[in-house]
Amino acid sequence: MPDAPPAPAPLIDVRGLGFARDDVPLFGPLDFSVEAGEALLVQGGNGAGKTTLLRALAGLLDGATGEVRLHGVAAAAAARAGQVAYLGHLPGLKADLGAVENLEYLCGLLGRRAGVDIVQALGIAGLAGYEDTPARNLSAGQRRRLALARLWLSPAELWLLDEPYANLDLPGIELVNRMVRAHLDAGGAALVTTHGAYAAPPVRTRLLVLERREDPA
Ligand SMILES: Nc1ncnc2c1ncn2[C@@H]1O[C@H](COP(=O)(O)OP(=O)(O)OP(=O)(O)O)[C@@H](O)[C@H]1O
Repeated sequence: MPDAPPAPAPLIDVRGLGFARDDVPLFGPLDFSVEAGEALLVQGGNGAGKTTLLRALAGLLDGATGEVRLHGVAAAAAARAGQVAYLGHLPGLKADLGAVENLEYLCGLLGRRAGVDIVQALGIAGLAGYEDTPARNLSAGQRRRLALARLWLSPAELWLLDEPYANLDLPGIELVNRMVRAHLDAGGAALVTTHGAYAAPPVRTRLLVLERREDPA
């Protein structure tokens, strides 16, 4: 009988990832992997390093040590920046541009998933009727929803979501969970940071706990 085909490489595989600021280790070395169809919940208190970890994975931070592989292929920080979708604390919007204009700008910069339309993505994010509203006139939750519309338009398989529920009402929280579930069902993967496990999306989830290293004297 022929051998069974080898298992596919994880979508992301991280070995020995560490980060230090002024020679003080913030986290790591960390080893973990996330498969297609899976979420990794990154849990930790304020200052534990969750944002820093996601920014390092997104290729937005210099100085991280260790190795990151995407689909089994070593991916340096610069290469990762174009292969992941990062949803951070700051939505990265241009205040004077309307919602559609912001999405057009970001899709031009970061690419766009085939078959998804900008107006449709705005509707999914609950922003129908706000197409021409400048980002500066959106509420914090509406700006987060606009960033979620951008996430939905992203072609990236790996989502890095930093506190995605911040500023969202209950329907917004459910929207995030529906989006994560659909993304994983389509073969994607996600890292989701949280202070607690209270709003974990109902998907196949593993847990990575970051402990705060030290408190200032
Ligand atoms: N730009 C920076 N320069 C210097 N130190 C920083 C910078 N950004 C973060 N830090 C420090 O790094 C540590 C980790 O911060 P990080 O934002 O990664 O934590 P976090 O787990 O995401 O916290 P929170 O839950 O409060 O958002 C904190 O002690 C913070 O003060």
